[in-house]
Amino acid sequence: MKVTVVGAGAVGASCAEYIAIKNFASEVVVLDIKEGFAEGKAMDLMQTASLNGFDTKITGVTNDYSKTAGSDVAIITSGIPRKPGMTREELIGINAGIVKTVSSNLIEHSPNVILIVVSNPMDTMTYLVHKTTDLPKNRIIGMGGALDSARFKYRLAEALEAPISDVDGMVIGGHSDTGMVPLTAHATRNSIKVSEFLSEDRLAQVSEDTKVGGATLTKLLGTSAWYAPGAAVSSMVQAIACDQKKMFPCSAFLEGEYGLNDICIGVPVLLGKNGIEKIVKIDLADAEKAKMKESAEGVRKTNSLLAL
Ligand SMILES: NC(=O)C1=CN([C@@H]2O[C@H](COP(=O)(O)OP(=O)(O)OC[C@H]3O[C@@H](n4cnc5c(N)ncnc54)[C@H](O)[C@@H]3O)[C@@H](O)[C@H]2O)C=CC1
Ligand SMILES: O=C([O-])CC(=O)C(=O)O
Repeated sequence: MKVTVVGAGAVGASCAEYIAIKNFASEVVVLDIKEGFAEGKAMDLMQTASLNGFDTKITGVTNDYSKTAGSDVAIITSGIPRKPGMTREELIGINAGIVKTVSSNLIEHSPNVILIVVSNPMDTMTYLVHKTTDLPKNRIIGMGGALDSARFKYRLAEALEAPISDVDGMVIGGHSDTGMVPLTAHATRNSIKVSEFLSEDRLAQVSEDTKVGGATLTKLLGTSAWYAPGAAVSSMVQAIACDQKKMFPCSAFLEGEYGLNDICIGVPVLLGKNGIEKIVKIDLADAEKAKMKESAEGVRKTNSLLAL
């Protein structure tokens, strides 16, 4: 399995590191536009190989897409991150142009590639790739829900005073401060609904903390997060590489599922060797359906800013 990571910044390097440490890919190519930057990150990461015990070969290149040829999976992390006080949607002006060029270059050299879009505003960037390339919909996947669900589980464990491994839960909807839909009614501790242990108010707080998870970290760090985003991407790539048919909420192109059409937004999917193998339909409560509808309206508003 050959994986390309475009963008050798904070998130791109974290993706490359976790993919290598998990040791399922033979090769990771990191590409950046900044002269020598990807080469430096790749060399630094390779010098952890004997310490961390992996055999994945990581190489870095400056904007040379011929080195990415034959990639099975490519991850797009190129673009600017937000600063404290900004929304993800404000990044569209610069990132749309970058994502459009990068996806077209990747596909030119790897026509069978599965693309994972990370750059923000992620649902809109995923939609942009759908609209501007010929890739089938199962091979264009937006990463947001896997990360948001990990943050949801972190906040649930905190509220429950439980180990995170006791907790399960999922976040669907748009990857934005207001658009995420944490499925609190479905979340469990050891198969028991968390509502048995937590008050409605505490659950509402968990939900709110989850939704502003990225903004909270951006305020603390001065730029957005990278460890959990890299870990989330690496788990998705592993599910594809090892044909796991594992369920993650991902931004997928919808044609009627969840009552939505012509939009990329977070829904549960099964990831395997073909990318999105299936969009999983679950019964939502009326309140969750209403939140999903509102979330879709927010994503559509951002999509309307694209010059398509
Ligand atoms: N979907 C998600 O859950 C998450 C999305 N993000 C997004 O990921 C993106 C990257 O974030 P960071 O890594 O923190 O930013 P960063 O600034 O550390 O890295 C971005 C890298 O992209 C490179 N780049 C810019 N234009 C390029 C081009 N045309 N070709 C190749 N490389 C190019 C830059 O040189 C830089 O090294 C941001 O848009 C951020 O908002 C970040 C975290 C989670
Ligand atoms: O918050 C941001 O801008 C980056 C991101 O998408 C996240 O960490 O969830």
